[in-house]
Amino acid sequence: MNPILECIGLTKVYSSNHIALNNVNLTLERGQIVGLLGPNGSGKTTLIKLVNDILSPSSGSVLIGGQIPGAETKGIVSYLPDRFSLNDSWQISQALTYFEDFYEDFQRDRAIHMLEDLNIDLKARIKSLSKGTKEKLHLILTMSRNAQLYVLDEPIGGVDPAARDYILKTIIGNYNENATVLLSTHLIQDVENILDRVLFLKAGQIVLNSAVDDIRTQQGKSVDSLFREVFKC
Ligand SMILES: Nc1ncnc2c1ncn2[C@@H]1O[C@H](COP(=O)(O)OP(=O)(O)OP(=O)(O)O)[C@@H](O)[C@H]1O
Repeated sequence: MNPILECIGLTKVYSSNHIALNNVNLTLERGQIVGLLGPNGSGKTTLIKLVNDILSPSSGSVLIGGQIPGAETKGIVSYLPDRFSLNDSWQISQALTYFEDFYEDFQRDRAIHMLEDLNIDLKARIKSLSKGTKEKLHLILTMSRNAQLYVLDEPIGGVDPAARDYILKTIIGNYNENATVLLSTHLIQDVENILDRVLFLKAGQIVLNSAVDDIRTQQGKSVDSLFREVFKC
């Protein structure tokens, strides 16, 4: 099967002349959970926005299942942005209907099951939810699609440690074995047990692309310890 994601010489220069991504070459195969890790300003969100057609490359290209990001790829990529984008005045059930109307692969039953597990009331208005509960809702909506690629920008940043475990289990339990999850986070210790592979981004370049097992067996380190070494201030 063709790779789910390819970046070829991918470069993004913002209008301020800041080079946020510098000649990134990357191939991600299907069927894995990949951590996109790097310090503040290293280019994680820029890469994610390029994959989701929110930004255009300055040079180079991104291919998703062989296609340039656009209307077609939105049907196979489920994206959790770093900012909440649902209409605040909706009830949660309306958000479900919106997703159902918009995405053919949305599984309403799956979303309802997860919302019940977290005691989130379908009739609640989105504006009445705490920030963390809004994040849980958004992640549930994102993971309730049968996508080929899930792209999650900081999925657990705002939720309490107890809910993080549930959310990570939700991520593992809701993608099929041929799908890929690409997630960015600073909470490396919390996520490293679910990751198959990690990418370290430093100043817009990939400085490490490794299977997590290889880091443990060949370097005898956790991903968190290696990250602290590589990015020591
Ligand atoms: N719209 C923009 N215009 C100019 N520069 C930008 C813009 N967006 C991001 N940048 C710069 O590009 C670099 C990469 O930003 P990006 O948001 O991709 O980093 P990040 O790794 O996601 O950071 P964080 O971990 O803090 O979220 C930063 O130096 C940032 O200041």
